[in-house]
Amino acid sequence: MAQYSRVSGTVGLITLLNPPVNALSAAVRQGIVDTLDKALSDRKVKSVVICGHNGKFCGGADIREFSSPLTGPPLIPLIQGVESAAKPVVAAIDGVALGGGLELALGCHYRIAHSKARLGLPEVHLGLLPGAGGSQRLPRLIGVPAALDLITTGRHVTGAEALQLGLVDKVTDRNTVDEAVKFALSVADQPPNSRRVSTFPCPRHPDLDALFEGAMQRVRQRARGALAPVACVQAIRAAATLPYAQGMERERELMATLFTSGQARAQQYHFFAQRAVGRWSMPSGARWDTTKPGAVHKAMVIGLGTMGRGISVALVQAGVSVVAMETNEKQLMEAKQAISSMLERGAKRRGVAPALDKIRYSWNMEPAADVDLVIEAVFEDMALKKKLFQQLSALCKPGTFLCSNTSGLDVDQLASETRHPELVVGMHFFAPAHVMKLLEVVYGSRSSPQAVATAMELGKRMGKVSVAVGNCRGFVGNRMLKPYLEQAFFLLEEGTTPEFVDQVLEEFGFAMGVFRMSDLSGLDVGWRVRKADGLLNVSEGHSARIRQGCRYSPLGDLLCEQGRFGQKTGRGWYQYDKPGGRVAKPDPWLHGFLEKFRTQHGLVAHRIDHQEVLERCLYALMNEGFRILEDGIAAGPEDIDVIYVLGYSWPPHRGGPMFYAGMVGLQKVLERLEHYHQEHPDIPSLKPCNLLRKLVVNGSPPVHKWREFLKKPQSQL
Ligand SMILES: CC/C=C\C=C\CC(=O)SCCNC(=O)CCNC(=O)[C@H](O)C(C)(C)COP(=O)(O)OP(=O)(O)OC[C@H]1O[C@@H](n2cnc3c(N)ncnc32)[C@H](O)[C@@H]1OP(=O)(O)O
Repeated sequence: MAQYSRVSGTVGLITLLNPPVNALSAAVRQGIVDTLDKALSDRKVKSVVICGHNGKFCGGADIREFSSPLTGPPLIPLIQGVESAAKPVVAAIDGVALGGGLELALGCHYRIAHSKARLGLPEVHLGLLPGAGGSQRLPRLIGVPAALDLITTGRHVTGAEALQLGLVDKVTDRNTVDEAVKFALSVADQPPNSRRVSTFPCPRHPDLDALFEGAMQRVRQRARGALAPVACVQAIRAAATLPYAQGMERERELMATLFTSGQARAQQYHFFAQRAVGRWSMPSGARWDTTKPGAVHKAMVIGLGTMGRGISVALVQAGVSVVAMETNEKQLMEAKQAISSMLERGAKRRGVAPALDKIRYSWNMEPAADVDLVIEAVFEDMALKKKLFQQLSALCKPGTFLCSNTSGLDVDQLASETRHPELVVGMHFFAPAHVMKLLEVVYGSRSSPQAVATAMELGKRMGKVSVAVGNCRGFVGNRMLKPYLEQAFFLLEEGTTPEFVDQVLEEFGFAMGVFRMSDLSGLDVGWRVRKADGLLNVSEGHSARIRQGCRYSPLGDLLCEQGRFGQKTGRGWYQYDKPGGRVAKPDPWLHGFLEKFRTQHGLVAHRIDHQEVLERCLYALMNEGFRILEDGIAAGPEDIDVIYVLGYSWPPHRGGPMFYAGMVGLQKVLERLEHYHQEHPDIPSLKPCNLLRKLVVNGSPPVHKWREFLKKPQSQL
């Protein structure tokens, strides 16, 4: 709804009211129509201010209403009504003006914003475009290049940046509504005819063709296969080349296509999934809303390799005092330099001073006695980590939370080395840790709810989306990665090439195919883990392609034995112009090596098509996801999907692997897995999991109903 009052004698004040972000629900839109009518027909009212309740202008269309038929007044004519009002209308922008909220403000004749308000058209992240005139008004107001940037990236700008762009008329650090009312009084006698953005000509640009070509190339590269960014560019092109009415018609057509596309549904699912994972629960019944996190003012980070450095930066930027520790003095100095410059760069980007005084460095563990939380980020070696946890347990003050950044080792084993296992949790960051949005918070069988709440809350303070998951080998993300990688290796053995597998996966929407990604992260990482797991030993009398009773591909190990560790050595699944080179080129040596391998093992290469690559890689990964749900390691499909989109570059317009399984159809996923398992009975990861069968037997319910079919995980406390 919207509230109405008359203030300062002659200003009609309309307040949007729909907590928490005053989204434009049917009731709010009706409220605007009614109150605007009141203001325009009241002869005492000379100008109008539109603001939002509780310091938030408007978070845009109410996304919750997207899945049901439209009720209430549509937004386009509503904004048209605001713009064509005969009395000046001023938007008072506090907090946020996003999506439809900013489009409403663009329909107003003046915009006054708080300097810290956030403005943007983020529809592209929901698989849409600014479809209430935003794609037509914004370029007219701020020019085509700036509009292309804002609309195709969906980025928010502050009030201060908005002023520079010409998006708002004035910024203030005082009470925005008071300032807007004063402003409305000052323009009360000025007819708003010249202030209607839809009547502005689009600012000229010397080479529109080149501008749009470049923009199209960029969006296609950034989000392969995503429809929305492409449609955004097309809509802005219409604004730049057509009269307003025709541009609006083009915007409407493009929006209609997007709105009914599966991609928009997937991205909206992802939006709500990111928020749903914050409402975590544990098998004990402990929950997010009944558990108080511990206070973390001071933290220690142990091990200052790439991960430890990123974690230290993320903590400092979240306002936590950090002691960063590394035993090797030379490495400590290098880390100090790297961390300082990361903090300086970050501060420059955010327009603040770098908080260099929030971090100090140590080459010994003594400062651990005085911190609230420790994050260990040393080498992925269980013996080393166990020793560290023993030492920490003896050194730290009572109640200090002990966290490990392990990417897959057993959190229970680490906890068992301490006097207070309830204080131990995994905090699995993703590289680079100060940039990547995902944090897996891993609870062991003895982790206390408070330890989980503390790690979840700390993740949030660092700007991360934290997902609570149970303890198992690889947790959620890396556990699912294993069958995916395995299929890719098997496909090479059976006849395909790294280039073809990568091409298929990149066309699907991954930023990088599996082999390019392995080359980037280093082939030796997995090799070391397989070595520690005893997988490199061939049993007497057995084929090298069988290990621990299952089919195994030694291809990765053989490359490592040749010193081919990926980009860092200049050779891996691809060749690079030099060690550390970035541009992957097909390597004839590798193709010869694959042929030799096949001959040695009596394998006859056969033609593997696009469908088989995609299905075997992705369905094996999804199948493991169903197993994870069955085991209670993830509480729901949303947790898995958020982990994959934010941590493993799963394309957001495909929702996440579990959502995608639903899009493909669970019946089809089951049938194809059965087919591939029949062809390869020695690959257990292709055997359809019971939960998948159960869902299919129950009519393949939509993803939001899957939780009803999950066994309640047993309490381990
Ligand atoms: C013809 C077609 C016409 C018009 C089309 C218009 C297109 C649009 O306007 S699409 C919507 C565009 N807006 C957005 O994308 C903004 C989305 N929201 C956000 O980015 C953030 O929520 C935020 C507004 C910046 C606030 O962030 P934060 O303070 O971190 O809180 P959150 O936890 O994210 O959100 C709190 C709570 O609000 C719900 N919510 C937020 N925005 C919307 C929305 N637009 N519609 C419905 N609900 C919204 C969010 O889900 C949270 O709910 P919980 O139940 O508490 O999880």
